[in-house]
Amino acid sequence: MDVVVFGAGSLGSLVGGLLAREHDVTLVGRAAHVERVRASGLRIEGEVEATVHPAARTTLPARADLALVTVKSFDTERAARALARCDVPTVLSLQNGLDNEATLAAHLDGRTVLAGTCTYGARLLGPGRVACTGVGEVALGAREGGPSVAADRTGRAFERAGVEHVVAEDMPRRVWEKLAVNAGVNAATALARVPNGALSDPPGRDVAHAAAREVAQSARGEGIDLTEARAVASVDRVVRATASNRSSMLQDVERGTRTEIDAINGRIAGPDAPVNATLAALVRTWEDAEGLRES
Ligand SMILES: NC(=O)C1=CN([C@@H]2O[C@H](COP(=O)(O)OP(=O)(O)OC[C@H]3O[C@@H](n4cnc5c(N)ncnc54)[C@H](OP(=O)(O)O)[C@@H]3O)[C@@H](O)[C@H]2O)C=CC1
Ligand SMILES: CC(C)(CO)C(=O)C(=O)O
Repeated sequence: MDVVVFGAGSLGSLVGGLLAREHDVTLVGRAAHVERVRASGLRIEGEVEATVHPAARTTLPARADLALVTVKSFDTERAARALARCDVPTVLSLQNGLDNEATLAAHLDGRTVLAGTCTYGARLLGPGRVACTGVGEVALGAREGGPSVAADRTGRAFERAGVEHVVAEDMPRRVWEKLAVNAGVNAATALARVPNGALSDPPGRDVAHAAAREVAQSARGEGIDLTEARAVASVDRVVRATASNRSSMLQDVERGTRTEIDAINGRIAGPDAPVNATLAALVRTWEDAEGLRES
């Protein structure tokens, strides 16, 4: 299969690199990374060790069988516009946050846009080098739920490359459940400057639980079967499993780069979700002060 990865940063380089063990993969990323991958391949380190030789470019190729979207959520619209000019029948988002698939679908008439969630951990170490910080699983399927021929075909491609995955018929619920975890963990850890494990006990745990409960309430308002108990249990499970991790939002804040707050807490912030509204307002205040938000 010809696979193009749009946004070859941490996650795109890892998943693209794993797929390159079996498929013809093209990584689309920034110049320094692209040049190094072209010159000496992509080194995967950590929980998976491999050196692979995908193609690499700074712009999309003319065609592919499958596109993975792994830009940050604030770049999804730009990715969608670029993908509209690429002849690719199936597009799979592995991003966190809500609405990435809808944004892609709005620009990609006639293509199949699949929803995905990913619990692999990835960190770009430098040009040509990516760390697998945790072997997880990709869940993928129809963005509106139910069966999907394109999802089955994509699942078989992941299978052949040895990427842990599940083809799921309940992607809307899974995307919301992942949102509950990110809403509970990311902003709280970024604002308090603590690793995920600091949310195991009060008062951090209370904030994380309250944010996750609001996500579950909002999900049910949109017809998604996600209970508050399940959302809270997911937060606790991830906090335990990733206790020493610094969340992606904390890493963004420490690096001084824009966060995905709009697609996570910001997506449900409102009078019925005051905890998420507060978390979103504080992170946006920091982004404004740092001049990171577009006008
Ligand atoms: N990292 C992880 O372990 C996980 C990440 N995710 C999700 O996956 C998504 C990606 O995360 P992550 O990989 O960490 O983010 P990164 O910022 O590391 O990767 C995104 C990459 O895409 C690049 N990019 C953006 N626009 C373009 C463009 N037009 N052309 C070429 N390259 C472009 C960015 O470059 P630049 O920065 O210069 O704009 C960056 O290198 C997020 O939604 C995240 O929440 C989900 C699960 C795990
Ligand atoms: C699961 C979690 C919270 C792990 O840190 C994550 O997805 C993130 O940091 O963005």
